[in-house]
Amino acid sequence: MRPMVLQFITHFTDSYSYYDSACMALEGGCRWIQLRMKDAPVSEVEQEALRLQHLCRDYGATFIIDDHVELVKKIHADGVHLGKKDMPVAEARKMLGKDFIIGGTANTFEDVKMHYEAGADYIGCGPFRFTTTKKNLSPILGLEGYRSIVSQMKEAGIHLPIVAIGGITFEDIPSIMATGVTGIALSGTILRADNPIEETRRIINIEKINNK
Ligand SMILES: Cc1ncc(COP(=O)(O)OP(=O)(O)O)c(N)n1
Ligand SMILES: Cc1ncsc1CCOP(=O)(O)O
Ligand SMILES: [Mg+2]
Repeated sequence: MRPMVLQFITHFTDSYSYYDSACMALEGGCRWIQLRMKDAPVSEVEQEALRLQHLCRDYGATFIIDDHVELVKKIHADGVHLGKKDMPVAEARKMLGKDFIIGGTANTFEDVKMHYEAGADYIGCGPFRFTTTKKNLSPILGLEGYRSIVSQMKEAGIHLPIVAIGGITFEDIPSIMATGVTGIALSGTILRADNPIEETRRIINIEKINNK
């Protein structure tokens, strides 16, 4: 699995389609794209996924899909992201085998441990703060939440990439990275920027500094 500094999560807005949103993140240098189309029929997700998969291949980017394990297997996407209400990670691992990436959502250390034991490859950990991009948010973690989860992981000897998510903006990134997480997953802050391509570049550059 390539190191994940920034994962972009697609979002449909008044200005941009799912595809446009991913194009801009890729053009700005992001090399991890997650197709997230809540409430769309799987046939629509498949159409969009096939287009994005080609685009990600052109950019040499990792391409994962939110929720749809069978679709990931069918089209050979790079992986899937699964939350608490989705297929359990262990079941997805049985279906997909070891060559696909499986991410799991965590809000607590116990969630991290469960996904680790079930064979997840990385954790999407959040929300950092309130966001309108996702409904039914879990409790807000803030910086202290990440510090606590990272420290409990160290104590337990659990080594798994942790990607912080939820309401994160450019200004938040240095302090979030300083808690010991591996990377950041973003949607809204890139899409709300005047120039999402430039905003992605700006973010990639601070993350590089923080990862030296
Ligand atoms: C990187 C990353 N982290 C968390 C999530 C949230 O997944 P989930 O809990 O399944 O919620 P939905 O995205 O399905 O609404 C994610 N998608 N990506
Ligand atoms: C999918 C997801 N899971 C927790 S918060 C979130 C949305 C993140 O998007 P944004 O960066 O717009 O808050
Ligand atoms: Mg989900």
